[in-house]
Amino acid sequence: MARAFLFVLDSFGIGGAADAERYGDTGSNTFGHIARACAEGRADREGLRKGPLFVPNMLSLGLGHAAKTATGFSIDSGGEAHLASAFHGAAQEISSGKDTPSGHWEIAALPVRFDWGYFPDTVPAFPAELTEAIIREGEVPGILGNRHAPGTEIIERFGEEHIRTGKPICYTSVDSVLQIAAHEVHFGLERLYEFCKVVRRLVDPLNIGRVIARPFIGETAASFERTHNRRDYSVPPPEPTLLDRLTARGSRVIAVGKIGDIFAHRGISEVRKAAGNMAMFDKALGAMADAGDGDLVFANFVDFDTEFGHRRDVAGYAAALEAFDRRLPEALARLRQGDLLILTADHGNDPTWHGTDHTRERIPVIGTGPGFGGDIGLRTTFADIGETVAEHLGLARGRHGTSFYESIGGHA
Ligand SMILES: O=P(O)(O)O[C@H]1O[C@H](CO)[C@@H](O)[C@H]1O
Ligand SMILES: [Mn+2]
Ligand SMILES: [Mn+2]
Repeated sequence: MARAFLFVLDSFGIGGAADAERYGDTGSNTFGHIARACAEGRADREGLRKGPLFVPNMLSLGLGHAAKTATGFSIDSGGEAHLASAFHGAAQEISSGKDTPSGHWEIAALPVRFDWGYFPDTVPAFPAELTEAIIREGEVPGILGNRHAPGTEIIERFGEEHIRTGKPICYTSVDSVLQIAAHEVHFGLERLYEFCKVVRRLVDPLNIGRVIARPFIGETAASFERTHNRRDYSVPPPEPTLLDRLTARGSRVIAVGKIGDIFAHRGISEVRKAAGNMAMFDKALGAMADAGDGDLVFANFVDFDTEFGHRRDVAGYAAALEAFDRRLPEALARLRQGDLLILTADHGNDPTWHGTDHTRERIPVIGTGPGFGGDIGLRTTFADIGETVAEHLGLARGRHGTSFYESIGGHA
C-alpha cells in the first residue's frame, strides 16, 4: 500500500491530442516547442538560462519516451539514461474542457462529461442581467473590463480607473471562468474574496467552472503586480473523486498549492500553500515526509501555467522546468519502499502558440513505483492515473479509468 504522490506540472502538455483540431490547437506542443526553441538558441535570456533544455531527471524517468508516445515523434532532448524502476506514458483527455478543473478532476478519476458554460468573446462578454445582479448584490458602483483578456493586460488597462472608481475588473477567457481583479488595499483583499463568493452564487445557474479572485498591488499602470493571494472558487465535482474515496476511508489527502481550491475543498484533509514553484516544492517535500501509509500528497505547480504559459514566455518556462528538474532528486530521495510517485500535467499551454490561452494536448505520465515499469503506453483517459493511485492505496475500483496495474496484468 505505502503512499502516493501526485505532482501536477500545471500546463506541461506534450502535444499530440487527437481532438486538438476542435480547439484550433493542432500541432501545439508545450514540451516539444520549448525543447526546440532551446535547442535552436531561441530561449536564451541573460542571467536566466541558455542553450538546450536541461531536464536530465525527468528524462531519466522517461519524459522523452512519453513525448514519443504522445505524438509519434522523438524530441531531441539531449539523450536520456532510463531509470530501471521508472514508468512512462502519455494520456489523452476525455473531458471536453482544456481547463484546470477538468484536467485535475479527470486525473482524480472523474472525467467531466457535461459541458461547462462559457462567455462569448464579445464586449460586453457577460449577459446584462448577470452584470446588473453582480453590481446590485455585490454592492459595487459598476464593473470594468467585461471581456476576454489576459489578466496582466487588463489590470494595466483598467487598474487606475478601478482605484479611482472602486469598480472591480471582471474578465474571462476561453475557459469557463469569471475572473475578478481588484486592488488588495484600495478595494481590500477580504472584500474581494467576499465579492467573489457573491459572484460564485450568481454564475452557478450558468454552469461556470470557476470564479477567480485576482488581487493586485501597485499604484500606476506601469507598476501593477498580481500577488499570490489568488483564490479560485470552483463548483464542487458532481461525483466522488479519488480524494473523496480516500478521505472517506480515513486516509489523509494533503493538498499542496491550489489543489484544495480546484476540488472546492472536497476530499481534502489539509492544505499547504506557498508562493512560487520552489517554495511549493519545499511544501511538497514536507508533505512527503509527513504522509503515512495509505495517504496521498497531491501537489500543483502553477507557475508553469500562470507565469510562463499564459505569458507566452518560452525562456521563462524553460528555466522553470530546469529549476523543477534540479529539485526532483530531493523528492526521489524521500520515497520509501513501495511508494508511488507520478509526475503529470492537466492540459497544455504552449508558450510558442498564438493567443494566450491553454492548448489542447496530451499529458506526460512519468514516475516510479512498485508493480509495473517501463512503457505504460498511451492512456485513453487521465482517469487511469487516479485509478492507479486508487489501486495502489488499496481502494475498490472506481467507475472511470483503468489502473496501469490492471492493464499490464499486475497488481498493486
Ligand atoms: O490571463 P490570466 O488572468 O492569468 O488568466 C488565465 O488564468 C485563468 C485560470 O487558469 C485562465 O482562464 C486564463 O485566462
Ligand atoms: Mn492548469
Ligand atoms: Mn491557466
